[in-house]
Amino acid sequence: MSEPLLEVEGLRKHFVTTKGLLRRRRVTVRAVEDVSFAIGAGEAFGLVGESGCGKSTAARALLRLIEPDAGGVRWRGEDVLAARGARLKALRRRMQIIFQDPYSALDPRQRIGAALTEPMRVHAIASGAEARRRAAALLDEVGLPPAVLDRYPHEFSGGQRQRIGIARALTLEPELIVADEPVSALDVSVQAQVLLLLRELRRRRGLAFLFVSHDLSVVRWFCDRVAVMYLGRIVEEGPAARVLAQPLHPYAQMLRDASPVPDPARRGTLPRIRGEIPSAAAPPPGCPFHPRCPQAIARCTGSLPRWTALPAGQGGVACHLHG
Ligand SMILES: Nc1ncnc2c1ncn2[C@@H]1O[C@H](COP(=O)(O)OP(=O)(O)OP(=O)(O)O)[C@@H](O)[C@H]1O
Repeated sequence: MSEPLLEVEGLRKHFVTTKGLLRRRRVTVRAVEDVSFAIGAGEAFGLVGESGCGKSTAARALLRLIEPDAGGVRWRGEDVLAARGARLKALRRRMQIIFQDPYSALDPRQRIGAALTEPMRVHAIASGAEARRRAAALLDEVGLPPAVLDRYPHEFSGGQRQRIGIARALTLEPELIVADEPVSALDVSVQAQVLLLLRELRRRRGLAFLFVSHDLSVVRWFCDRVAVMYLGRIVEEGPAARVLAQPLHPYAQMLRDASPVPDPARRGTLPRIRGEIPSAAAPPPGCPFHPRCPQAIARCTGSLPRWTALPAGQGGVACHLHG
């Protein structure tokens, strides 16, 4: 990789919640424990794992939509977590997010035109007729007509709303898009269209992506590199082709085996995902995956596996079997 666009080092985010009848018992949810990765300019990097493993929290913390507890985030070498005021505003422009549910990201009382031109005005990129002209051009880029500008979010289908969400993310001409499960709320027939649009935008604009998904087959199709996350930690990382073809971590193997395959002969014979992800409020000791791991050995219960780099740009893995 050339100089990385985004570097994340040892990111951590815990939530303190209360439990019990009287809500007196304090519980710490270790949503993101220790996450590190880097994304190069124009690169698509996938973050995969089951629901609850901390993907969204990691994505939001690095964008500072929520403040991380520890770790470092650098944008072209600049410290994102230390940025304040105008610097933070400028950095935010470079990184934009697309949400799973675009409806929640759009104000129901605001016309699409206002939703698209407001960020341009706030960031002093364009206003008035020029901002509206740019908004119409963005809609065209995502396959929607200019008449959309005068309508409200509820008038659109899920797929159309996601296209509007994508247009909105592009208003500030970012270099990196954080796509948090961008198609999982959509009908299967619409998912492919939105994925194709994202891939086309990536090609045309040279965009980098952090693509967050529980679906390994989507990530394989979209991403150059992928990191597999389990209970707040990355357990394996590497080129998408390698991780998908030869996953080393037993959890990555399990996700791969459970992901849909185009080969009809293998359909229906897939082993189901074994067990459930434990609560992030009480992660198991040692390797957090050991209670579900079919290959666990004695060491796995006692100590957290160290990160082991693989040769020749093949990524790395945190597993006692490969230490
Ligand atoms: N605001 C919050 N307060 C308390 N706990 C939270 C909060 N946000 C997330 N969590 C918890 O943190 C853990 C990680 O959640 P997160 O949403 O990041 O996972 P995820 O892998 O993105 O899953 P999903 O795809 O279901 O969103 C979960 O146990 C979740 O319940």
